[in-house]
Amino acid sequence: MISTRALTRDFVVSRTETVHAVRGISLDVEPGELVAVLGPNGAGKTTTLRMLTTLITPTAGTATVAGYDVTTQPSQVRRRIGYVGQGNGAGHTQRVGDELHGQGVIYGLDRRAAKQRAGELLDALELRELAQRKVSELSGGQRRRLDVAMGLVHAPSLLFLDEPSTGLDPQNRANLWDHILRMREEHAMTIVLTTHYLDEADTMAERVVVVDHGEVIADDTASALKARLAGDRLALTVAPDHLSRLTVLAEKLPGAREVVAVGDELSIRVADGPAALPELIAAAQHDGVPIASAQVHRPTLDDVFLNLTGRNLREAA
Ligand SMILES: Nc1ncnc2c1ncn2[C@@H]1O[C@H](COP(=O)(O)OP(=O)(O)OP(=O)(O)O)[C@@H](O)[C@H]1O
Repeated sequence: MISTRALTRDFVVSRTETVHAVRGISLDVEPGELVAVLGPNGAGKTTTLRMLTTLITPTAGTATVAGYDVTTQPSQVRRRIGYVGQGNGAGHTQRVGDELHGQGVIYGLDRRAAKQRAGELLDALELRELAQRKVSELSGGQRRRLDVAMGLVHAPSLLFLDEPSTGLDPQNRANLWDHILRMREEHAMTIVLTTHYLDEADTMAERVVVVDHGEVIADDTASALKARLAGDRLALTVAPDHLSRLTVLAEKLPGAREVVAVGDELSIRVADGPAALPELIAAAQHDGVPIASAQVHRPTLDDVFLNLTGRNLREAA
């Protein structure tokens, strides 16, 4: 559905300054995938999306989207994709229903078809009761649902969402996600989105692409990234006189790293916590080391990001 090779975009800001916003990104997205692109502010996420949606041209490299080249066949690309950008700024005096209808006409639907499509989307995104409201009067969550509806008017097979839930409260975020996932299911859509919410990427996306300084620094499922880059942490407590024996046993666990004792707690980094913990407990029992408590801490994408970049995503943002 998407294939980029060494996609690059520079911005010449002045005679002496060029910003290398995107530095040679190669990425493939299969039909039906839901891919989250993560990264701190300024990482190059929006610039990448803007190239894929033909809003700006690449400085170098290639990209095909929905089977067409973004540079030489931009109108073919545009017909097949939906793009929901970051907030749409100034208030609108148009009414919600008219706005959707107008968008359908812009996309070449005749008036009747545009009316029907607007009606379907008003229902699908629970905007029906707001159809007569002015766009400028909508709340943040309602406005975002309208943005998504606008991106879906021409029933695209590929939808790009740039930070769809930024600024929404948790309830509105969850509600917007319900709508996006349902639309995806009903229309077998491929979705590429950017987000700052790591938990959102973790639970919603099948694949996470981490971008930093204009480059892809990781690309995998969230669980694989967590297992590979962060791993689980085991935390066991024992009586102080057994701590050194438990440390020796922990160090023998396959793949054990960062075996650290703090007070009466021993912390061990392992790839697969739920598998390693029973193994360690069995070894401890065999050696007569009584375990007082044991826990597996699963890593978050925050840990992954920290591991990859040495920075916390929120700090970096
Ligand atoms: N039109 C432009 N002119 C000059 N520099 C730009 C332009 N657009 C983006 N940049 C720069 O390119 C870099 C990447 O910006 P981009 O908006 O792609 O980042 P981002 O990862 O989407 O960040 P955010 O999370 O804040 O949206 C930044 O340094 C930004 O200042």
